[in-house]
Amino acid sequence: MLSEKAVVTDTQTPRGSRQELLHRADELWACDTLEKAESFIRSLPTPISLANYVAGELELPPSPETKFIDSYEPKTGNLLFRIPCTQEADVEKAIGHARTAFRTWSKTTRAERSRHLRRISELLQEHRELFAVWESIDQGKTIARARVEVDRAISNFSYFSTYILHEQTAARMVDGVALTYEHRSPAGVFALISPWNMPLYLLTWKIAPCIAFGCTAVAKPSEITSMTAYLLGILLRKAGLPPGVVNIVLGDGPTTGAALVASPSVDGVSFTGGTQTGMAIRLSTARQIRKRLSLELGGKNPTLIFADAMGPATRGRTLRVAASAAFENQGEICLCGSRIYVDRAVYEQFVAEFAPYVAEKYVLGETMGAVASLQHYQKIRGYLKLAADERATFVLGSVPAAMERHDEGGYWIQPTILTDVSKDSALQKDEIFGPVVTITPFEDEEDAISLANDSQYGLAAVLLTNDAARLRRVGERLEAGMVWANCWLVRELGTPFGGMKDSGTGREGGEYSRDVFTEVRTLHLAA
Ligand SMILES: NC(=O)C1=CN([C@@H]2O[C@H](COP(=O)(O)OP(=O)(O)OC[C@H]3O[C@@H](n4cnc5c(N)ncnc54)[C@H](O)[C@@H]3O)[C@@H](O)[C@H]2O)C=CC1
Ligand SMILES: O=C(O)/C=C/C=C(\O)C(=O)O
Repeated sequence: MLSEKAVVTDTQTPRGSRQELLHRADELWACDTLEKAESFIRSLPTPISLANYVAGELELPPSPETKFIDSYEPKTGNLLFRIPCTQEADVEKAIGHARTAFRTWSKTTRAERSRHLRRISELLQEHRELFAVWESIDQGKTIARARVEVDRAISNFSYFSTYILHEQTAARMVDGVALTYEHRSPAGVFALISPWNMPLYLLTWKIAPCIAFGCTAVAKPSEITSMTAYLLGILLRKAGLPPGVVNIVLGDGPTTGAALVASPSVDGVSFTGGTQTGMAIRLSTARQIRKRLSLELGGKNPTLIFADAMGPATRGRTLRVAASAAFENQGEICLCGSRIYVDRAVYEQFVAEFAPYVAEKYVLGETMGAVASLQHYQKIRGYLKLAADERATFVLGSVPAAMERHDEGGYWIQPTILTDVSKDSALQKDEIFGPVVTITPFEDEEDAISLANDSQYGLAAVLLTNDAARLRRVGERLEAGMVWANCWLVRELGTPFGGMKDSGTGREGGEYSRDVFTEVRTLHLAA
């Protein structure tokens, strides 16, 4: 959605020569500390435009009617740079390059693809700080958080570089008559669409398996956070990935994303983002039965705290896990636990200890960043105003100031803890996707499960208790694709990742990603 973004015309963003474009890319690439990046931004007379990466080259989309989108720095509200809003005709050209590359890439050996992925992960490792710096500037997250996410992007490539070397398919004899086995082949050209909350981390979570399994891609990052995708294009070129295997087009959802998803030349879509957008993608592809869809959508995840978890031995862990699940990355992770339910026996104790713990651990500008955009700030503020109107108790935080313009000092929202919120309030139902958590008491185990499952979403859940039998008993009844017990966001990249209910379709990770990116035929061979 573009409501807060000014779309400026081409005449206001001079395209410059190709040489200038490459020169700017080199300048950005050299900014590998926060100081260098900030002084580079300040030195620019007008914001530069980022470029697409198509067929192995950086380029602005050729269509003369291309418009440009302003991109702002969340921590200051300053205009950072512009991105082209790639039009359908140029999206189709990028898809054409991916199709051409597919003919050869799909036939490369696993060892060859593995070498390419390893090289990419090594280069990312070498330029870890460059990517972390720009991610933090562009998205609003802290540099510490950005480093964690670049490390995960590195792992995305290294994990799939080895996975494809070791994967095996089973063969079996059926009735002593036929030898039966699965044969897999790359499924084609994919649209890879990612959101603004963990830009590089989630884009590479799609690109790495896609190319590892022999497919090619046109990737589109969020228009709100395109910087590290642009840098990734430069890195892929340096890594020597054959042209066209990965193409990266910049632009908004309604223009660029919609054209990419709907193109009949695209064989599959892997998407992470909001549930409404997931529905739009389903609708626009409804007549293309053959198109594969892997949709990882929103969440409104419960954290269940049983009384024993607040005992002296595990109280510290309980506070730490519940707080990080609620406030990590400003609460802008689809897996965040934004509905906390606490056993009534320890409810008062938990609320009293949780608020000071969060206030000490999540400090704006130090351990917590700004939210990603003005539009998102306004959305979160809307919910906090609703909380005040509904007479919820603000145990921590308050309704942030109204903000109508970008130049008002950045999009900062305090960690906010609400109690006395009705279970039917939009605050308990909607994905706010910000640093806001509700705390509600439960009476017993049945009540806890029923409150946890009372949601259109089914992505993740956190359980806090020392009772091993309860962990299984409750964990297996929660309507959630991923349940973490006494921990949160512990990830092994082979485990199925994805959600139930309105949180998505399909799973990714290890063999589940293989299912997304390969076509399978079963052969029954009788001699
Ligand atoms: N991982 C998650 O669960 C995420 C959830 N959200 C939720 O969605 C809400 C809205 O955020 P948005 O940035 O608007 O998310 P979004 O779902 O619109 O954006 C995600 C990506 O989809 C693209 N996109 C948008 N419309 C499209 C279309 N019709 N066809 C193809 N691609 C399209 C966007 O350009 C972006 O790259 C957030 O406030 C949050 O609640 C947003 C981002 C991530
Ligand atoms: O893969 C992970 O570890 C985390 C993924 C997070 C999202 O998909 C999200 O926040 O959208």
